[in-house]
Amino acid sequence: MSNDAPLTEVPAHLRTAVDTAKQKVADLHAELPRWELVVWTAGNVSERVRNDQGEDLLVIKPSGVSYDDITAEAMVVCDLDGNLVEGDRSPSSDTAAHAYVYAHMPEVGGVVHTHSTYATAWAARGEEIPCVLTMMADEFGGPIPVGPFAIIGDDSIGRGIVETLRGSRSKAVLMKNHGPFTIGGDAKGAVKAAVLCEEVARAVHVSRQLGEPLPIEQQHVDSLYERYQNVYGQR
Ligand SMILES: O=C(CO)[C@@H](O)[C@H](O)COP(=O)(O)O
Repeated sequence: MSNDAPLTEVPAHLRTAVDTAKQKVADLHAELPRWELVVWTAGNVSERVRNDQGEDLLVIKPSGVSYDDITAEAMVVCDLDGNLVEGDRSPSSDTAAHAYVYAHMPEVGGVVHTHSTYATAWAARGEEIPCVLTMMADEFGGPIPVGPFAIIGDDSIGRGIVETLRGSRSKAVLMKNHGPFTIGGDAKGAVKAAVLCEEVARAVHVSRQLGEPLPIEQQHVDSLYERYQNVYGQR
């Protein structure tokens, strides 16, 4: 956390990067209803803007704004203490959580929070999603863990996300009685993790209606994860 006075405007050398992030994060919010991860306004996406001349910033949606009305111009910019730096609307009510993750996990470039149905159902039970699908090994490198119950309004949710994911390969955490938070190298990676988190939550739930899903041996989880993270797709 910075000891300097909070920024009151975006530094000139970050203007282009912030504007690019605003457009990207605005566009990515359309993915939340597209993949049926949200109802109403119950989800948010942010991206870190790295600053080699001081504290990083984050770009996030304004609180309670319909996804139909989310534009690059509507996005707000905050510092990693959650203070508003630019924007004429209140930032997401989860800004403190996003900011805490960025402040304590420097490798994270994007954060997403949703209340997607199946992942949230697992969160309501406080049970981790076991690694019984190759897609889980690919994207999460193991089970999707559960984070502690935490009330919105301070950094307790962010603290719970960090204490759960730090040292884990998982890009998703099911905050108990609340819902999933996901991380990524950028906002698109965090959105992808949110989409796949909901997919495996649903598939494993359906599997359990048929019987007990079969675990994957750790050696196979490790090899699947390494392949997917380092070989899969276009390089
Ligand atoms: O879980 C909550 C509220 O309890 C939030 O995640 C909202 O569902 C989304 O809030 P905004 O981003 O619109 O402020």
